[in-house]
Amino acid sequence: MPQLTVPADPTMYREPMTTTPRPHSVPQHTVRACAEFLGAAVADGGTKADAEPAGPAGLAAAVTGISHDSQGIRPGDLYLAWPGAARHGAEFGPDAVAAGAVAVVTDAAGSAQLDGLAVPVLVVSDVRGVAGKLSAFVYGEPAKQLAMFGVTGTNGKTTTSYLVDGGLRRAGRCTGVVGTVQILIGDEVVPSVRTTPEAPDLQAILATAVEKGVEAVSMEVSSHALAYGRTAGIRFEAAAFLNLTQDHLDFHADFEDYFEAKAKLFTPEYTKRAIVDVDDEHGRRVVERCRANGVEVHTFSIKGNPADWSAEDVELDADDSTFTVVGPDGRRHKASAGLPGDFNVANALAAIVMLTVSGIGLETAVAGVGDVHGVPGRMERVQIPGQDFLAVVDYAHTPDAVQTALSALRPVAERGHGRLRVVVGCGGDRDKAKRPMMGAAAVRLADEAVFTDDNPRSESSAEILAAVTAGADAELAGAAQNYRVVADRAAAIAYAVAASGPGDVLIVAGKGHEQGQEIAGVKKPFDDRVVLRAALEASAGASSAGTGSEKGTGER
Ligand SMILES: CC(=O)N[C@H]1[C@@H](OP(=O)(O)OP(=O)(O)OC[C@H]2O[C@@H](n3ccc(=O)[nH]c3=O)[C@H](O)[C@@H]2O)O[C@H](CO)[C@@H](O)[C@@H]1O[C@H](C)C(=O)N[C@@H](C)C(=O)N[C@H](CCC(=O)O)C(=O)O
Ligand SMILES: Nc1ncnc2c1ncn2[C@@H]1O[C@H](COP(=O)(O)OP(=O)(O)OP(=O)(O)O)[C@@H](O)[C@H]1O
Ligand SMILES: N[C@H](CCC[C@H](N)C(=O)O)C(=O)O
Ligand SMILES: [Mg+2]
Repeated sequence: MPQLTVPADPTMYREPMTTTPRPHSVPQHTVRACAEFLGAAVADGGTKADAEPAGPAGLAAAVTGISHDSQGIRPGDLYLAWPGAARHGAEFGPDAVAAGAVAVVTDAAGSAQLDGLAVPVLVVSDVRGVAGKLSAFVYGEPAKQLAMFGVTGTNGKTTTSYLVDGGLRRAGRCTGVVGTVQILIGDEVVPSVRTTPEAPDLQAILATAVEKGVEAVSMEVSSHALAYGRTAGIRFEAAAFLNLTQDHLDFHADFEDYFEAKAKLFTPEYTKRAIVDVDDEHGRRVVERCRANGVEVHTFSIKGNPADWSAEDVELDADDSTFTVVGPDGRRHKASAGLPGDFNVANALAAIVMLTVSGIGLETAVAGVGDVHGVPGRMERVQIPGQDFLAVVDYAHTPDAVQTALSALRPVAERGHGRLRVVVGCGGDRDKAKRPMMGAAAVRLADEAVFTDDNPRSESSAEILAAVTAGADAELAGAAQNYRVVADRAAAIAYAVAASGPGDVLIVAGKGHEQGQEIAGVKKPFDDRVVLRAALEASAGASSAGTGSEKGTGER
C-alpha cells in the first residue's frame, strides 16, 4: 500500500476566525440607549447605578460594536457575557473591559460575578435571547436593507444556499453567502467557523455586506442557531425546509426538540415565506404549522407527492442532472443541476422556488441555479489523468446523508460494472446515536466500507469506531463482513484507492471541504481532496512501476 503524508503546507490549514469583519460606520447608540432598547436593569458591581453611571463615560458612552467573545472585543463594544457549556462569559468581563468594552450585558448569575466592574452592567434574564435583536440594533438593522434567504434542514443547507446564490447572481444582484464552507461578502471571502455565526458576528457580517453594496444574502440556518436565537432580528424573504433526520441529539433533548428548533424559522417573526419539501414527513408538519400561523407556504416535491412545485422527467448523470420544473400554474420549464444525485434535484428545486416566489423570474432562477457546477467538498470529483474509476469527496456525516450519497452513486457503479466503496467515520463530541446508524447505512449500501477517523476531537478514536462497527455488525446480522477498519484516515483513503479498479466508485465521506483533522484536541492540516489526490497519484505511480498488482482485487 502506498505510504502517504499530508503535504505540510501551512497555508492549507485555515485557522478559526478570530476577527469577524466589522462595518466602518454604525449608528453609535449610547449605552443608555442600548439599556432602554433592552429594557434592562443597569447594575454596577451589583449596585443599581442608573443615576451615577460607572466608568469614564458610563451610560453616555457610544456603542460602536458588540461581541460575545472577550478576545474579539474592540474599543467601544458591548460585551455579551452569556453562560457557555464550560463556563460563564462573565468570567471574561474584566478582559473585555481591558480590551475597551464600554458595557457588559449579562444575566443575574453573570452580574453577581462582576462586582466593581468599571463599566455599566446591563442585566437581562436571557442574554442569548436578546443577542440577535440587540446586535441588529447596534449595527443599524442591516438585514432590513438586504433580501435575506435562509435554508434549514439536516442535510443540503450549504448546497442549497450556493444554488440560491447562483440564481441571485444571474439576476444581477451583488450577493453574500453565509454558511459552513465560508462567508462570501461580494468578492471578499472570510473563513467560517460555524454554519450560522453567533448573532453579534452575523449582524456585523450583514452590516459589512450592506457597506460593500451587497443586496441579497443566502445563508444556512442551523438548528443550533434557531435554538440560540442567532438569527433573531432577521426576517427572511424566503426560508426553505429541506429535511429532518438523525443528527445533533447531543445538543437537542430529543428528536421533537430538534424539530421544534427548526420549526421556529417558519413563523411570521422569522420569515415572510416558507418553501417546504413535502417528500419529508417533517416538511409536511412544517406546512401544517405555516397554515396555522399565517406564513405564506410553497410546497415542492421530486417524488410525485402533491405539491405546488414539482420536478418531473428527472435524468441523473454522474456529474449533473436535468429535470422539468412544473409550477403551480402548470408552467413547465426545463432545468438542470450541475451536481449529481436526485437529492441535488431537490436542493435545486428548493432554490428555484425560493427565488421565484420572491420575485426573480423563473427563467432567470433556473438558469442561475444551473450555473452552479460544484459546491466545495460536496460530491466533488477528484480525478487524475488515466484514472479509470470515479472518486468523490462528499460531506455526508449523517446516516441519511451516507444513505443518500451511496444511493446516488450506486447506478454509476452499476453502469461501470464496478464496486461501490466508501471511506467514512464519525466526529467525536457530537451526536453518539448517529454512529451505529452510519455504520449500518455504509455496509447496507456499499460493497465495501472502510471505517476510519473523522474528527475524534476529545474522544477516543477506538470507541467511536467500535460504535460504528457495532451498527455495521447489527446490520449484517451474520452475513459476510464487507467492511474493514483503518483508523488512520490517510491510510484508509490509500487502501480504498488501491482497492479500486475500473468502473468502481469511491466516496470519501464526512469531511468535505474541511481543512483540518482534530485529534485529541489538536487540529492538524488535513484536506480529503488533497489526500485523495495524493493517494491516486501514488497508486498510479505504483501501478506504472509495476507494483500495483493488488489494485482492484476486490471481488466483482
Ligand atoms: C457546543 C456549543 O454549542 N458550544 C458553543 C459555546 O461554547 P462554550 O459553551 O463551550 O463556550 P465556553 O468556553 O463555555 O465559554 C463561555 C463564553 O465565554 C466566552 N469566552 C470564552 C473564552 C474567552 O477567552 N473569552 C470569552 O469571552 C465565549 O465566547 C462564550 O461566550 O458557545 C460558543 C459561543 O458562546 C459557541 O461558539 C460554541 O459553539 C461551538 C463553536 C460549536 O461548534 N458549536 C456547534 C455545535 C454549532 O453551533 N453547530 C451548529 C450546527 C452545525 C451544522 O449542523 O451545520 C452551527 O451553526 O455551526
Ligand atoms: N437534500 C438532501 N437530502 C439528503 N442528503 C443530502 C441533501 N443534500 C445534501 N445531502 C448530503 O448531505 C451532505 C451535506 O450536504 P450540505 O453540506 O449541503 O448539508 P448541510 O445541511 O449544509 O450540512 P451541515 O449541517 O454540516 O452544514 C452532502 O455531502 C450529501 O451527502
Ligand atoms: N456541522 C457539523 C459538521 C460535522 C462534520 C464532521 N466532519 C464532524 O466533525 O463530525 C457538526 O459540527 O456537527
Ligand atoms: Mg452546511
